[in-house]
Amino acid sequence: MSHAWGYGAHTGPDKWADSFPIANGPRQSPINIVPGDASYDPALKPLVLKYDPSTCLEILNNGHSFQVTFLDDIDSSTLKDGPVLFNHRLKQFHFHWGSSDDHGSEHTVAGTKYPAELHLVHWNTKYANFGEAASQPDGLAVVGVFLKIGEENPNLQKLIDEFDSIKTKDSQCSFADFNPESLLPGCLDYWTYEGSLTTPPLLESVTWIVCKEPISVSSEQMAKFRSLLFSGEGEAECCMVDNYRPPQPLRGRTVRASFQ
Ligand SMILES: CC[C@H](C)CCC(=O)Nc1ccc(S(N)(=O)=O)cc1
Ligand SMILES: [Zn+2]
Repeated sequence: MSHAWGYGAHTGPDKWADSFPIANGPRQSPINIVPGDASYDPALKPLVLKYDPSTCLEILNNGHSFQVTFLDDIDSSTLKDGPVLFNHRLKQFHFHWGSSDDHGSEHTVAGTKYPAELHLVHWNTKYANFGEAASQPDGLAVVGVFLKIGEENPNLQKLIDEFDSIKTKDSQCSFADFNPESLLPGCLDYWTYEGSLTTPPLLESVTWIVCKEPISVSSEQMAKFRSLLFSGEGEAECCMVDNYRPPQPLRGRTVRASFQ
């Protein structure tokens, strides 16, 4: 298969190893998190997330998900502490979701699937840039937040309101003054483990930080996520749904908890 990967029958997660053999590597993501097997680590610090809405640049459909990208040339939107030893800068955030409300997250918790999962992608500023960092074992830190069906989420609505402009693959529009902090749960208790990107190139460079507490999304809002398209303008329409990789083997890794 060329590097044209996707989530369909012929291009999906079960085929990725053909072009990306690291798909069968020792620290792949996502995983099923088993709270009872996680070890509480009192040395884990609270997460320190400081985001500057003015660094928000644009919202785009990259054919795999929709993504909001940030200016990362200075330390204005950062992740510090938590399980990481160095300062990290926010590069982008995006989501993964299902074709119905009963599945769609990448990580699962004791087998429980959530309808969607938010990923806030940060890179370690001990490296020159995102691309460099992405090739290092301690180069990236991704904060995962589960979405759970409930009250309409006015902060998610600000993203959904842009969907008409980014319906098809490779469409984008400018998007300013959005604070990703508004998408974080009230409690920042987390599980953490050493893993990978969950899409090709599946690089094993991610310190995963998965929040225990979900944020809310309404069923109607989830339906709007599913109105986005994997396909490009003028192509046969293919709804953007089920853009998640299923849990991967733990391979002896330890999952630590920041809470008891
Ligand atoms: C060097 C180029 C870079 C690897 C390719 C662009 C990129 O950013 N990929 C990416 C980012 C985050 C995730 S996830 N879903 O958060 O694990 C998956 C893939
Ligand atoms: Zn992701």
